[in-house]
Amino acid sequence: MSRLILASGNAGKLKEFSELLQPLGWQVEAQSSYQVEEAEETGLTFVENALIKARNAAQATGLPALADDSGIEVDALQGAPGIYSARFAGPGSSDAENNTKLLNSLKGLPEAERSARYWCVLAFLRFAEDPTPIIIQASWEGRVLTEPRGEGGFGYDPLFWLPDLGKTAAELPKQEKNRVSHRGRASQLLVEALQAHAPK
Ligand SMILES: O=c1nc[nH]c2c1ncn2[C@H]1C[C@H](O)[C@@H](COP(=O)(O)OP(=O)(O)OP(=O)(O)O)O1
Ligand SMILES: [Mg+2]
Repeated sequence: MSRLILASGNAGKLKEFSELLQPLGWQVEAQSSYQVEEAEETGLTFVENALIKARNAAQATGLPALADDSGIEVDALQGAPGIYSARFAGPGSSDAENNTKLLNSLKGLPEAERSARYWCVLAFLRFAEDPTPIIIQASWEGRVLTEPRGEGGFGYDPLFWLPDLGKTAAELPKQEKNRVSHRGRASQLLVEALQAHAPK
């Protein structure tokens, strides 16, 4: 069975990927199982950061690696926190601290001006120096609520309102989030790309 290292230390992502990558039928393992040290995210784009993380894990393990760099882009904040979503409230900040900072940054803004989207960029490398990485980018449109709702998901999900569904991402059953989210759609495209590139 093919093995794949997930180059992420985020428990919420790892949980979602364990379901999303099932169609591959591969043995998927977190980089923490191989004592891979977390890479520094020095890129200026999601793509660069995803490549840095995947390359770091492929280098350390000698195995194919997949990284996810993701975040929330808020229009009223000119795209912030974007690639800095995980460190919005400072280095090592918690989801709760980041959510509080986001709410404070948008205080008093009417609903119509609270548009936002999640981005997910996946980078898949067959080996550390793979010259043809598979890169997938997908987004998910929503709005930032004025107070948290729901217990599911992770990160900014309790604040991420989906007008068409009448729910926050944290109120969606996990199968439904996986079907429609930025990560869900990126993963579906990745699975297709990997299947298309499989040796004949
Ligand atoms: O579906 C999502 N639902 C809620 N929040 C989300 C989602 N997807 C990304 N996010 C937020 C979490 C974090 O604040 C940032 C990702 O930052 P990002 O650097 O890619 O991940 P991370 O540092 O948590 O783990 P790692 O780099 O080891 O994969 O965007
Ligand atoms: Mg990170």
